[in-house]
Amino acid sequence: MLSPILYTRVPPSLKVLNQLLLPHQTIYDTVTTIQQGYDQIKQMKVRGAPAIGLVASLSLAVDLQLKLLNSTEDSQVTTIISSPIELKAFIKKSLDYLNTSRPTAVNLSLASEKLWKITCRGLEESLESKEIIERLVDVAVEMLEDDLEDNKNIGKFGGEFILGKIEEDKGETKMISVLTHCNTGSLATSGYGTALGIIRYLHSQRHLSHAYCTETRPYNQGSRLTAYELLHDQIPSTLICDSMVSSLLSSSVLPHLKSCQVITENSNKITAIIVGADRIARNGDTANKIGTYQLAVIAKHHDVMFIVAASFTSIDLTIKNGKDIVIEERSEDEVVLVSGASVNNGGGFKEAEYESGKIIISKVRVPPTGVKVWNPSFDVTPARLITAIVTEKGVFERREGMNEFNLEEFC
Ligand SMILES: CSC[C@@H](O)[C@@H](O)C(=O)COP(=O)(O)O
Repeated sequence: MLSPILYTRVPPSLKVLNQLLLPHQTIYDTVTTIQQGYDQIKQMKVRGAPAIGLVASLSLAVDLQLKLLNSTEDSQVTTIISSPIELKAFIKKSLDYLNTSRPTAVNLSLASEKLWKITCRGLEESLESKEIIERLVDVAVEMLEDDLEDNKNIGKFGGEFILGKIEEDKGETKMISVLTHCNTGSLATSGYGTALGIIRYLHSQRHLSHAYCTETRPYNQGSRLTAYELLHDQIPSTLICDSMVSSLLSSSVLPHLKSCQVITENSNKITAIIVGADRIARNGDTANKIGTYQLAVIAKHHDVMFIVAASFTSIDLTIKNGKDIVIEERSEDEVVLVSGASVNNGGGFKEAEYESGKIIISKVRVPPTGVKVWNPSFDVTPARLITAIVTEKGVFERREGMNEFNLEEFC
């Protein structure tokens, strides 16, 4: 499994996989300050709702740990470290700043709320700065470890739920095909993944015939990251463009089965579309990567299950419905420029050069300059199009005939 975040407590060290270079280069950036943590998130070197919350927390942790170690060398740092009041003010400023890096995912604000509460409690208990920092580090590390555990549970609950909904294949093992969008795998989390965690589980239990992933324009998290993760982990998969989903769902023979002699009924249809979530409102409306909503509409038309997989904390009970979710709009560059790798030989792509790392990652412009562009990074899928929301606490299935979930009753 790929690891997007490498953290060690002693000596304090945080390394973040630069996802902008994937799948062509595997380079970890060292993060020692809050500013660097912010930049990693803002520039989408790390992305995915859980991963950005974790990098924000760990960048604060490592920044404070290093301040503690170097407190005698810099007078400003000495002030922060020697006075818990100054430390509190510094943490407040840092968390507010980190929070502005990406607004839609709830994970970031939740993580910072948690760290803020620990800080305030530390002051109430008259702890020294060193002790407050130790507690913050404990919490940041705990979040990293819990996320992995939660993802494994999401994978199991979601996988079993889907399998439980389908008929036996005349005594054969159930083999199913699914489709996913964006990247919700190890790269978007501390490891394993949410929606991709379900796919991983199905594969590990030998119930996965095939996983299809969409390119996920404009930023291609599907073709750059999910396709790479699935290949890396040897999960049978095929990449399609976002515009091919309806054709896939109405195919008489799914592409991966075209040369097969024996085709079972379950493997030859898309049983479920499985996606992640950045924020889920109280009624189940779900903000996720742009394009998710249209997949849900297509799923409904084809009578395919539409599953949302996310950690329980992605449910934001303070938000009544999707209308209140702030949707991040990003630079038009993400739409007009396409990023990819080439080799500097003026000709084709030579595998040897590629493998030796002699590649250039560059961007090319597709549409004419001057064209108007709109780039919302997320959309909101109405609850009525969602079959079930899977979290580490279990599966919330939308009741027959109901247009909404009442997620409050599970909390
Ligand atoms: C497990 S991650 C769920 C979502 O965060 C994911 O599907 C997604 O939308 C990621 O978006 P990104 O803009 O790449 O951060």
